[in-house]
Amino acid sequence: MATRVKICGITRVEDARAAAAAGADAIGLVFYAPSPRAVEPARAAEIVRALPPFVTTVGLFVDAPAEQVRAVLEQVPLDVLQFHGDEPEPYCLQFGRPYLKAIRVRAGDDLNALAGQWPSASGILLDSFKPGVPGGTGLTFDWSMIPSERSWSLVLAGGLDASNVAEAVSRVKPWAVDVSGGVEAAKGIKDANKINAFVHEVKRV
Ligand SMILES: O=C(O)c1ccccc1NCC(=O)[C@H](O)[C@H](O)COP(=O)(O)O
Repeated sequence: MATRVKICGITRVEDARAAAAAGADAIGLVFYAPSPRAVEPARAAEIVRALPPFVTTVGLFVDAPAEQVRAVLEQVPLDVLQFHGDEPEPYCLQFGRPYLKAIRVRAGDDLNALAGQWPSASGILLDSFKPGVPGGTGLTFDWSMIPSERSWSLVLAGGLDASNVAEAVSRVKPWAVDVSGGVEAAKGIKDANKINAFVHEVKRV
């Protein structure tokens, strides 16, 4: 089964096009103002319009007021929402869109039990826990904590890059992998060569 690839934290049209050209399946747009990868809705709409067909667009929010999510959805044609904070299932469901729920993994977590709190999610994104940092940490976590028997679709994130993603895919067998810092030249600025290398490593496993 081919592992899907999401390139997260896109802030520029050229980076979105580079991700699509490399064979990425999805791009992520961060609607969380404190992030160095945050984009304004108008810019996000421009990025989405510049994409070729069949690339999924994912909008990322962190404990945003529901009105803010709705306002973004009115301006930006997003396919999927990604909730990276403490959003409970009823909050995630209210927008009528497929969604990913991010869980930041801590030592001792029972990941099947945690994932079970969002049975309506299209996928569960597992990311590294760093106090005070909701995402984009650039840190890996202990992949041995991930159960091999899962009833949910796993999106693996956290500190992935071209040097470790093949090992991650063969060990964990996620539905998809998600990367941000590992394909950047600087925060929010992607490097097309790193994107190409990352996608190549995923697809060769
Ligand atoms: O990228 C951010 O700045 C960010 C801020 C707040 C919540 C989530 C954020 N990013 C999410 C992602 O880019 C990825 O889903 C994931 O965290 C992987 O990031 P990285 O470890 O840099 O590959």
